[in-house]
Amino acid sequence: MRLVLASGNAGKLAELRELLGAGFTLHAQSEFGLADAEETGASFIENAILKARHAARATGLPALGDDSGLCVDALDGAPGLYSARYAGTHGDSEANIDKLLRELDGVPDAERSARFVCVLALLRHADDPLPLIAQGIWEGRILHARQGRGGFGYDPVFFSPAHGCSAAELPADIKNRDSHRGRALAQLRAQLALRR
Ligand SMILES: O=P(O)(O)OP(=O)(O)OP(=O)(O)OC[C@H]1O[C@@H](n2cnc3c(O)ncnc32)[C@H](O)[C@@H]1O
Ligand SMILES: [Mg+2]
Repeated sequence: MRLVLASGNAGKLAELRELLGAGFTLHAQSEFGLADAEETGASFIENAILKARHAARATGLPALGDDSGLCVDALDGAPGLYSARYAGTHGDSEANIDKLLRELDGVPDAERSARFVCVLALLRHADDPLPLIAQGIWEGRILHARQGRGGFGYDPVFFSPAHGCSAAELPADIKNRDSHRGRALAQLRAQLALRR
C-alpha cells in the first residue's frame, strides 16, 4: 500500500516507516513539495484529519495524519495541542523544552505527571467520509533536566516509569513498541484488517 505521511516532522516519518514495515511505502509530503496543513482543529482528532485530507487532496494518494503532543497535569494539559509551538516558534524543540522546564520549576516529582498522546487518521482519499482513527497514550512524568540523545521533540525530558529512563534513552525499537505512536499504529492496523 502506498501512503503519504501528512507531516513535516522527520522524527515521526522515521518512526512510522519503521512501524509500518514492509508492505507499506510511506512517502513524505515534502516529496510532493507540500507545505504543512493549517492546524485549526480544537482536538488532536480534528487536526489529524485536517492534515491527512490536505495531503490526500494534493497528492491523490491515501494519506496518514499524525497529530500528537505532550499533556502535563500541573499545566492543565498544556502544551497539549500546541506542543510544537509552545515557546512561540514552530518546531523549536530546544526552546519548547526550556519553556516546559521553566514552567515546572520547583514542582516536585509527584506533581510532574504527563502523557504523550498520538492520534492517527487514515483517509483513503480526500473526500473519504469514513476515516480510520486510532489513538495511543503513553504515561510518564517530566524530568528536571534533559536525559539522553535519542528520539525527537520532548523525548529527553519525558520519563517513562515502565522503562525506568527517559524516552530519549530508549532504543528506537522499544520506543516504537511502547510509545503513544506505537500504540496508535497497532490500533490502526487492527482497524485496517477488519475493513478488508
Ligand atoms: O504537524 P506535523 O507536520 O506532523 O509535525 P509537528 O512537529 O508540528 O507535529 P504536531 O503538530 O503533531 O505537534 C506535536 C509536538 O509534540 C512533539 N511530539 C510528538 N510526538 C513526540 C514523541 O514521540 N516524542 C517527543 N515529542 C513528540 C513534537 O515534537 C511536536 O513538538
Ligand atoms: Mg504540527
